[in-house]
Amino acid sequence: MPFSIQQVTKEYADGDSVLTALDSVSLDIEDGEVFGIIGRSGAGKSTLLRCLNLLETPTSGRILLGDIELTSLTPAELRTARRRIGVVFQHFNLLHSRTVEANISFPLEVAGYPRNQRRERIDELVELVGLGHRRRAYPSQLSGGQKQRVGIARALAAGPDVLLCDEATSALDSETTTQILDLLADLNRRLGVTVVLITHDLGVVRRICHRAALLADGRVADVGTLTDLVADPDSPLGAALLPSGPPPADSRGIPALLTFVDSLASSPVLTDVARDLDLDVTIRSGGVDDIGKHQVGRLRVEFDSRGDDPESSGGTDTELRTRISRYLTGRGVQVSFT
Ligand SMILES: Nc1ncnc2c1ncn2[C@@H]1O[C@H](COP(=O)(O)OP(=O)(O)OP(=O)(O)O)[C@@H](O)[C@H]1O
Repeated sequence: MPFSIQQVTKEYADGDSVLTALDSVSLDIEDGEVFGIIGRSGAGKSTLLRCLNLLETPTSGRILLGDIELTSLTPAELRTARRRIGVVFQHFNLLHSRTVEANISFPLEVAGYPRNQRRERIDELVELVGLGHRRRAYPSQLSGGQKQRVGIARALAAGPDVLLCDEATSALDSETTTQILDLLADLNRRLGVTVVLITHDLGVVRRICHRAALLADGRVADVGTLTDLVADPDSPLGAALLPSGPPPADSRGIPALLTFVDSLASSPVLTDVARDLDLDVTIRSGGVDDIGKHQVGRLRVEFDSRGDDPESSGGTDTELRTRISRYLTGRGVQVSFT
């Protein structure tokens, strides 16, 4: 189910002044996608999460889950609508006196599931998160990763349309983080549930998100598919996802930032441009990585005319830049001269 955040502003009283935690945030999260919301501490992530499940009421703006405008519901309607949004917490928030299956049962009891249907649903959920063998264990007997699996099963219990994950892997080591992220990606594929991940960790976004937004000072500073972000030389989130390093201080030739999706995987573009335009190409920094099914890259390079005389080697710097730009753009590589 699509999740639409429309010009959401949240203000808090701060002594005599007003603190704007969210400033007209608009995001359209599509049905069935894994969407990451990333930002530094204080950017407004937790505030946005609390607004998304209406634990806090935005000062202004609308939040729609499919056709339902959450921001206009009565408290009773909201309680029902909230079942469509499962929340996975950083610190798991399990009931310590209950076993794994009793923890998963809890939201079903609250939602008024009949006892005989509950059993079947719990069986399904423990298998789904790979905890069939630990169903009678208590939280204190589980590892962090297992606790989070319970948290995920509990969030999924009532069959939500959206799974909101609040720093869901921040308390886990890197190997367990990978396993939990892979589980979330798998659940997204198998159940079609829309996943929204709130995180400060770029690794989380790189591993499973289809699209992501950068939140900075309560505003959306950048948003897009991961491949579009990385291929955009002006994207701050793209630069953070795949750092290219600063421009070199000691550049001899024409420095440029190349960004691309798949273009270098299918053909030797850099060799071709060097040969066809009679240039030396030096890679100074940057990287190539796999994001989703794509090979994406950001490289800082220098182009040098092979001839000493610019006129004999194909014209002035400006003309050469134009030729390089035309050549590479035609091969699907974005070029910006820095
Ligand atoms: N209940 C509140 N009352 C007053 N100010 C608040 C409240 N909640 C958040 N803020 C302020 O709103 C801004 C955004 O905070 P928020 O907790 O949403 O950021 P965050 O990105 O989640 O940070 P972190 O990653 O550290 O949790 C901060 O300046 C914070 O001090």
